[in-house]
Amino acid sequence: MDNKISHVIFDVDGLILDTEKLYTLILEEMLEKYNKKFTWDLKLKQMGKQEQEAAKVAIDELNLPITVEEYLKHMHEGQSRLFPKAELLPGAEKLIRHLHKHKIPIAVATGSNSYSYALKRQNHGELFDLFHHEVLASSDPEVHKGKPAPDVFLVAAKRFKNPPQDNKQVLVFEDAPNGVQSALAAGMKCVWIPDSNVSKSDWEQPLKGVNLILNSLQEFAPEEFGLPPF
Ligand SMILES: O=c1[nH]cc([C@@H]2O[C@H](COP(=O)(O)O)[C@@H](O)[C@H]2O)c(=O)[nH]1
Ligand SMILES: [Mg+2]
Repeated sequence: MDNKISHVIFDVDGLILDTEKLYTLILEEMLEKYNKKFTWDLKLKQMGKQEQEAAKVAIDELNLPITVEEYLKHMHEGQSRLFPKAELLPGAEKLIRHLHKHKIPIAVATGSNSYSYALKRQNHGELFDLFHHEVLASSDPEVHKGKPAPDVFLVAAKRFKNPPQDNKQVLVFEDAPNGVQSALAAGMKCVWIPDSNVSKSDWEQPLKGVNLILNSLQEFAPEEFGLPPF
C-alpha cells in the first residue's frame, strides 16, 4: 500500500464531537410519545445520512404516524437544547491541531445541515476554524446524495486550495458504516472508529477495504500513513 497521505478529511458526529448520543436521546424522547423503541439497527441506517433521508428511514422502519417535516421539527427542538453542549471526543483536538500545525490540508465532510452544524460547533469555533473548509451534505447544493454515496467526500476533496492529485492520497476518519462506505467509494483511504455498540464482525464484509480500525482517535499514529509523527 502506498501510505503517503497528502490531505485529511474528518467526519464530525461520533468522530470529533460526541453528538451521536445526543441524536439518540432526542429520538428516544420522540419515540416514547408513539410507544416505539429505539434500536441500534435503525441508528446505523441513519448515521451519516442527509437529515431528510435519516428522517424517512426512521418513519418507515418504525411506522411513525408523522411527516418528515414533523420529525425534523422535533429533532431541531431537541438539538437546539442539547447540541450547544456537545463535547469533543478523546484524541480529536490533539490530532486536528497537530495536522494544522504541520500544514497538512484538513477539511470536514458531514451529513449535517447548516442549522444543526452551527449549534454543534458553537462552543468549539476556534478549533473548527482550523479546517480549510467544511462541507455539509444536507445543505450543500453540490452534494446530491448523502453518505454512503461518495459525493460529500468528492466535493470536500476538490475544495482544497491545492486539491489532491489522487484520492488515494486522502485519508478519511469516520465512525459510521455509511461514512466508511462513502469514503471508500470516493477512492480514499479510511480509518474507522466504530461506536462500541457496533459489532465489527457484522461489518467486516460490507466494509472490506477499510484501512484501519481503531477504538479511539487517541490510538492513531500519523506516521503509519506517511504523516508527521506526534
Ligand atoms: O442518530 C442519528 N445519527 C445521525 C443522523 C444523521 O447523520 C448525520 C451525521 O453524520 P456525520 O457523522 O456524517 O456527520 C446527522 O447530521 C444526521 O443527518 C441521524 O439522523 N440520526
Ligand atoms: Mg459520524
